Amino acid sequence: MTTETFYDCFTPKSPAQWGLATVVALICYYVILGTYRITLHPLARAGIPGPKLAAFTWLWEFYYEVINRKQLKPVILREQLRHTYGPVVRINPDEVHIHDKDLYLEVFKIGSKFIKSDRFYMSFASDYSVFNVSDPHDHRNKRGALSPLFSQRAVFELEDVIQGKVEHMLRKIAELSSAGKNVNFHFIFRAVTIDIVTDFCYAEPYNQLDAPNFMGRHVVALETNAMMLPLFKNIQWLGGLLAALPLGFMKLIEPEGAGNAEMLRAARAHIKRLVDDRSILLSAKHTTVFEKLLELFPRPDEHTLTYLTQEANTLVTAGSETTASVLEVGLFRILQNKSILERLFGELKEAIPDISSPLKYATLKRLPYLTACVKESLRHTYGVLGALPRVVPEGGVEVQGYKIPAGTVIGMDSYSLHHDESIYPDSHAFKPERWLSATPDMERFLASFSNGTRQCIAINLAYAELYMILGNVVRRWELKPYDGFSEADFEYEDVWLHSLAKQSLAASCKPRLE
Ligand code: HEM
Repeated sequence: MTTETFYDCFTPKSPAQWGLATVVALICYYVILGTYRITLHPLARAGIPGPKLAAFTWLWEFYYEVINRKQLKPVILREQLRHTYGPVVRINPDEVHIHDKDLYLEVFKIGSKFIKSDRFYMSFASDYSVFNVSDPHDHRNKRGALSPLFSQRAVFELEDVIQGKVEHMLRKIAELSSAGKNVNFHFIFRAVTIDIVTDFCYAEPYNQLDAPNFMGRHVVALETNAMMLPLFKNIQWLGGLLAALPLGFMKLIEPEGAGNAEMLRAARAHIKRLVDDRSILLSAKHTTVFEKLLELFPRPDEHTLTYLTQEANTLVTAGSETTASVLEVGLFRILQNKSILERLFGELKEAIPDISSPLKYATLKRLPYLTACVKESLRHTYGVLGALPRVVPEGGVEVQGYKIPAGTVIGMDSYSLHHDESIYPDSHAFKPERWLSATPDMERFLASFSNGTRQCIAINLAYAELYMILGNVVRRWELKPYDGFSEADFEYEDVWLHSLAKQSLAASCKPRLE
């Protein structure tokens, strides 16, 4: 056989043969790549244990996080892997999941060198926002500009805004109560938290409390977006692509609402209007985020407008679903246990004997049992369920006898800390009492807001909302969960965020007379 005829045999001659050749070449490529990952990859050489298939291909994680997550929650899967392989587990070709309290304190400290992983954070399609940027210098500048707005003092000055929205919510509850209808707390808590944060951002709330059944388009978009997070996390460019597509097309794919794309569009339109007409911001009785940001960027160019849009969207999404989840889970855990409810109501009544007087944040903040209920609710909702991925800095890190090389992504989650029985005994039980004699470790490892340089910027605002909303609802209303309320109502979905599966937590509300 001549050389020419030899090559001839291997040259595809028709489109079908070209197709087959491409498939074979791709399979060979992935087999070679996978073999490298489980043999010569730095994590293989470091001897990090874990399922071989997880190290071989990203599809393993995709399967568990996107396809199978309802059957086995990713957070529970990680617990199972920990029991099988130990506290350091390779969960995909490039990432190691770790449960180690000392390392947690190192990674999530002020000035930590472990920066956010771009690969993961780009999935939110808001690369420039303070939440998503990884570069420490960029982050410092952006956070520095926003931080004064979220200080303890600033939040006290914002109390009237929160109080106004809480009263709006109470009026809505009263309307439903006098019509003999139950109140769906899943949606009303989302509506009130969105209204607070949008009033704070733009001086113009989205008024989701006035929407039918509290399911305005922003509430729905927020929920849709939450459900899409596992897909976006695994196909990181998808969120950005969908956000760029025409909204009408998006709605064909997702009729309920276009999630993040819709929220980004709304934020952009809002900011453009504020750029053209500052009078709304200037006439507000309270400080707003955009009054400050537009002082820094009075005539934003296209790029700055994109940054501002992403910042607004991040504040609205990060600031509503999280707070609402804590309130929802907390309130119904309290209602589930009569003695907790009576003790909390008793404390509130003693502190605010006149039911018609407003519940001041400064008063509520000092109440030990309400504080205990808020902290236990935070512990039970975890902040976010998913791991917070960080990149190992130069020099690598040693943990539990393994040397993890620089550049590796490591993830740690609050779930494993919040259910560490040596810190929180009987950890699955809702026991506010445990916080009345809290140990230093209980405070240190309550990780719902994360810790260190990338801790939640709005921790003061979030606490104010939690105290004021929970305090007002329990002080003013006698609540009875809907018929059929059971433990099954607390079944949640792990979509990186903690999201209750049923969205049906409703209660009848009777006004308290004293
Ligand atoms: C109970 C309510 C809240 C919880 C549990 C919570 C939880 C968290 C967590 C765990 C992080 C770190 C995320 C990560 O590292 O990837 C975070 C960051 C952040 N949160 Fe919150 N959050 C809450 C309320 C809010 C509110 C009300 C806002 C805004 C109005 C907000 C805005 C942000 C921002 C901007 C960041 C990024 C901070 C940075 O990287 O410097 N959060 N939050």
